[in-house]
Amino acid sequence: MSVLPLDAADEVATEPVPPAHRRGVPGFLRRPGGVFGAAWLVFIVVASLTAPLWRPYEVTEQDTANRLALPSADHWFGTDPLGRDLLSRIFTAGSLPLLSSALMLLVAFGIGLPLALLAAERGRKVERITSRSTEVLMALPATILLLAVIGVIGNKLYPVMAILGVLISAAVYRVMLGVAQSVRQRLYVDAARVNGLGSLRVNLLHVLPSMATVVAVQAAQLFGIGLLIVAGLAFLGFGPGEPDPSWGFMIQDASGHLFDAPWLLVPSGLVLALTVVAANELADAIAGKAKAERPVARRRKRTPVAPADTAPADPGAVLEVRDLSVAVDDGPQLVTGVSFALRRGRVLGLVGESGCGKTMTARSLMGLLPDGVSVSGGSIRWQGRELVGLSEKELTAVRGREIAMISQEPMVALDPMFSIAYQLVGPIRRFRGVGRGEARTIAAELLRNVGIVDAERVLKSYPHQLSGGMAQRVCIALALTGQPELLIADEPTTALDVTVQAEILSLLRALVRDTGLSVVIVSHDLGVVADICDDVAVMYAGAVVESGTAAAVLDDPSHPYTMALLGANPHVPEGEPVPLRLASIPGTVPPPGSWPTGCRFASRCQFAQEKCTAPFPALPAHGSGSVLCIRVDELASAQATWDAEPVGAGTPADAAVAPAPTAGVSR
Ligand SMILES: Nc1ncnc2c1ncn2[C@@H]1O[C@H](COP(=O)(O)OP(=O)(O)OP(=O)(O)O)[C@@H](O)[C@H]1O
Repeated sequence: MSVLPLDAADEVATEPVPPAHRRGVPGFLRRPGGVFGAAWLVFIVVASLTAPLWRPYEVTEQDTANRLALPSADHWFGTDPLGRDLLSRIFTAGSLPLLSSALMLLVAFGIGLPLALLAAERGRKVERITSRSTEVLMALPATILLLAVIGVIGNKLYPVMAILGVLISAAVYRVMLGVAQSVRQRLYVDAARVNGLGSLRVNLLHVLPSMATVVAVQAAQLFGIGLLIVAGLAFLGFGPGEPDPSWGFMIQDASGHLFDAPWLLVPSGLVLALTVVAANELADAIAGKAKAERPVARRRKRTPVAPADTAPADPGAVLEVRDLSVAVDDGPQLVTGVSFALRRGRVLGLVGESGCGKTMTARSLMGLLPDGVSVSGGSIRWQGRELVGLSEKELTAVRGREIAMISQEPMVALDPMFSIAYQLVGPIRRFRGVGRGEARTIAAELLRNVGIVDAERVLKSYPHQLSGGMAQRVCIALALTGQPELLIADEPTTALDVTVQAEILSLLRALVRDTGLSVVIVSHDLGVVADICDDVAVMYAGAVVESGTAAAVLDDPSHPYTMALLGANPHVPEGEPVPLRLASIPGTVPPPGSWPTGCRFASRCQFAQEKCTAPFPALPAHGSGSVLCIRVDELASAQATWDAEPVGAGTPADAAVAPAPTAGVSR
């Protein structure tokens, strides 16, 4: 395979700031609040758990000569009304609120988090069930329930806090569900699924790490709340009984001496307050360091439909799509009657204006449609096998190994949490069954194959350290890890600058030439299509209006929409005169659900007649391809061309530059 030289613009960015987790210091520790919160919590936990080893006095030991004493060398925090050492009692008492709050968190997240992940993954049906169940939990009066439990089991704070954890899990679930749903819509989660990862591993490796910040913030806040609840229960007399120490009871004891010994309230109150504030400061610091949310792409899911009964029309085709329809569940059709075929080693371009259904068509090939959108009819035959109706598990076996995908936003398609090596080695090991060392060698080779000269350095890089072009090369390498035979490229060059675009296109061409890969490329750019495609399917308002070889469609367009698109294309072939004015297409693409009867392009078409708005008859094939226009033969015989719309019609300047009238067909 040829190695393409890198443009300077495509080099690894020179001034990357490695993410905090790489430098060994978590980002929240760069904030004073984070440092204080973490330091105090570590201190209080360690000091409380080890108190029996270092405390100067036993918790019941009384210094009767020194009751209600102020701090001194003997008693650093002073003494209580019975002359007991406050320092020893406060730190000994710490383990109960700290551990029972931790238990509450464990239970709350242990239930809420997996439920949220499950609901986010399984879609609306499961989500409805889990959400309704958690709503029941949320409706229970927590305080009354806790007091009732204490009435039954006594002042046992560990089980009480565990039950509180169950109640709080409903709130945890609700927060985590929103986050999990949003994370699952990110392109790198799709990329992981495309790379054949099962749902458990997608959750563990990609969804959970991206939720870590929110989990940490929530946990820190709930921990502080848990401490206050334990202290409050002990204050009310539902904690450990005398002589065992507890923060809540010590505060209650001190409140009886507010006037004769006000100091008594300070040590226990301060330690409790500092611990709660530390938990909240830590939460704020973690939340503050969280990066701005990345753009959200759409989630994909397929509702199985019965596959159409089809026999291959083109025996040489590796991919044959026939009469494909995609629709919003209980909503409008987004794509209807789409048919095309693709042979091995050829590139098919899906082209059209924004909103014509190109992406929906391409994504349906991999079963990666957005949530709530599904294939509603037709057939997708891949190497003779029907893909429509396959289960998620069966599709997982196809994705990555047979059909892979690259998207238009390479930066979003790579997981920012992991190095390039990590992101390549995992799929390589899974797809090719090799060890870590060999997988790394293959990863470097793949990077070199996609034109990355300095593969070792890129392997060690993180996505934010790569330029857009470099990231797209990595995405292409990632797509090749499973040695697929079909690559779906959704606007692969849209996010790149022109020079890098050309490099990525020539890379794709080289891959097709050298490996026999077939490619479906989605683009609104006719220049890209002309550059790389062998075959073209022009889409308008959810339907293919013209298809055929790129040469036939682009050099001699038959459908008025194709003519209009070409007339509006700013690319001018070499040697041809630059037109005085680009043709424009009046109006906009009608949205799904508002498609007119008959020809969907009629209202914008220069050649439309009344008959164009009548329901379509079945149209015969036109040459080697197809044209969805009932006037196609008339237009061809009249050698019709799409006229440029006069700009500011009627002005002298326009009149001066107006092109000579072109041959047209009377309306
Ligand atoms: N999740 C969704 N739910 C409902 N409708 C959707 C959804 N996603 C896209 N659509 C609609 O489906 C139609 C086709 O969208 P699609 O993304 O396939 O168009 P496209 O031709 O690829 O355009 P673009 O280049 O802008 O992505 C559009 O009208 C769009 O608004």
